Amino acid sequence: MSSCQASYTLLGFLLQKNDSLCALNAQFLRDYADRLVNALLWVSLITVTTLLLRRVFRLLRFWSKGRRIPGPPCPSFYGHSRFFSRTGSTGNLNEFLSRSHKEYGPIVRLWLGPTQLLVSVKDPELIKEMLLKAEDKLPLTGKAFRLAFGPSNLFVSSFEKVQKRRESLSTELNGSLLERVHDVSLKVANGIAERIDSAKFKGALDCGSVSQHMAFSIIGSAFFGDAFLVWSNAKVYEELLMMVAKDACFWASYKIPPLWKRSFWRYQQLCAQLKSLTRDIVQESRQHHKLSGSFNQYHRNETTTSGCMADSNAEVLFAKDTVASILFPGELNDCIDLSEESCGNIMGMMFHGCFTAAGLIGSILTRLVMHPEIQEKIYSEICSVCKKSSMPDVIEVQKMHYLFATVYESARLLPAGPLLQRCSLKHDLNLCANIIIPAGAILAVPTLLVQTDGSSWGIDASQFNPTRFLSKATNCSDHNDVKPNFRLTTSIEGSGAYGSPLTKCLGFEDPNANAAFLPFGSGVRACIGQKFAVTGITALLASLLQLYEVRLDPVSKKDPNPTMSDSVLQLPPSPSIVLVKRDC
Ligand code: HEM
Repeated sequence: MSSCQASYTLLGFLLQKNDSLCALNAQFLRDYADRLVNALLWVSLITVTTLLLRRVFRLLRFWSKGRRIPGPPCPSFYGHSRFFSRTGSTGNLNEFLSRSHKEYGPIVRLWLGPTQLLVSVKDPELIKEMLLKAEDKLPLTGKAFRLAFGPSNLFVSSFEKVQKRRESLSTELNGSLLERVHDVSLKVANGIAERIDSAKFKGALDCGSVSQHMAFSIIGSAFFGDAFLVWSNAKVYEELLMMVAKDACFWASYKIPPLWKRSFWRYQQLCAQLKSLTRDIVQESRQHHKLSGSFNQYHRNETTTSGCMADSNAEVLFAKDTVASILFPGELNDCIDLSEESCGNIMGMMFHGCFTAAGLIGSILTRLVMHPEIQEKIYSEICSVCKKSSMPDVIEVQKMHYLFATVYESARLLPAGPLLQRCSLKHDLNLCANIIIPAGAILAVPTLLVQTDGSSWGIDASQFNPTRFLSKATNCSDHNDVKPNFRLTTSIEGSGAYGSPLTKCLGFEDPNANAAFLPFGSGVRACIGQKFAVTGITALLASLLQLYEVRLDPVSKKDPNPTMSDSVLQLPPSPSIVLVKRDC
């Protein structure tokens, strides 16, 4: 190709051999490179400036909107966050919020740093409105779940992403899983009774560990069937799940994953082990159901301390498929494995369900040992409702209003966490009090404060008094006069038999009717496992308390005030309890 021919393209022009043109070419190249670099620099500068300006503009808007919300003045550049990090006990946190609410009203803002705003809402009606409008969870919560359990479409912050899965899961939790949970709880109670009688559980037991074991067994066997009860790795799974969940928030707090830290890689290994165990139990459960003989064998061998066997209907109920197949139909068969997302959902639910249910069972047992007179009333109720020789069936448990009231009262006095947290990621939130909460602010409800507030609960707000949930018609203050004044509307087959006694029965006050009752949250992201958890826990307690009296180990301290450890409210120290067999 001649130089003339080549020169009409840039490449051709640059390839020309002519000496005089060489200098020209070099000059041209330099100019070209200069202009290109300049153009790129300008574009980057404009982009960065625009982004910065947008960020500054958003921050200014955020600050100006935040400043309009009443609250204590900012003590330093870091806001109140230093105060919170020093606040080791719930007492201080609650006291601080309580004082702030008294001084500034039902909505109080606190700066946790220059870009983090926490808005605490205390008035029940405003809380109700806020929990309906603020649809998202904190991004850190979603990140922690993702880090620990992998991708999920249940435990993520954006409501858009969870809405569909929430609906389908809610149908299952309040349908087929709810039908299972009563029988599952009786089996768990049987297992515990057997262990006590075989001296495996002799002497004092740590209330926290026993409660965790009970919660784990109920939820594990409701999800995975009998395979879970005979699974050799159940204990390892329980420990690993709690270990992985405990550190999730810490690792999630890093903006970028700390790949340079060995401990992070060790944590990742634990997460991988947990995932592999989850897949194992799903497959085992599948196999177990296929070999129904093994189920029947286990079921038949199962004798109880009271000499009774669980209802034979249980076999039919248990023969249903595993939670994986129920929740993710078509996804699980012999060759197809669970998707990452389904696996994440199962682990997330196992963690959340076990953790919260364990807290509630622990709280109930602690209250019962501290209030033996209440335990006696519950026992009288069980005896009056249930035949002595058999374990309580679904309908009998539904009649135990005083026991249900005890479960709800324990939940009221010990919510799962000190703050119920939400946020609105995209839009500002307009509360009816003409207060605008900027998008991205952390919205918090101080649950313990709201649930023990005298204006909502009366002068005995901080006292343990289950009768507050009973109307006069069924108030069991006199345990000899337990007359379950109630109307059974449905048969055991229908889900109505499992419906909340609160709505189905006369004389029972529905705790959820009180906007200040928030152990299960409220609004668009409220807990969808409430009925399932309460039904399971009540059935478990009914069958255990029928056989045993729970006593406080004499060396344990009586301290009814909750403290906070790892952002969790606890009754400290977890008391030692003794299960003493009742005379039949
Ligand atoms: C005593 C037991 C339980 C307690 C105290 C409890 C409490 C809560 C609370 C406070 C929330 C957050 C609500 C909010 O932000 O408004 C929640 C959410 C949730 N709960 Fe529970 N829960 C319990 C048991 C369960 C169980 C057994 C399951 C399922 C097996 C379950 C499934 C869920 C799910 C899926 C969410 C997330 C909803 C969402 O993010 O949209 N819960 N629970």
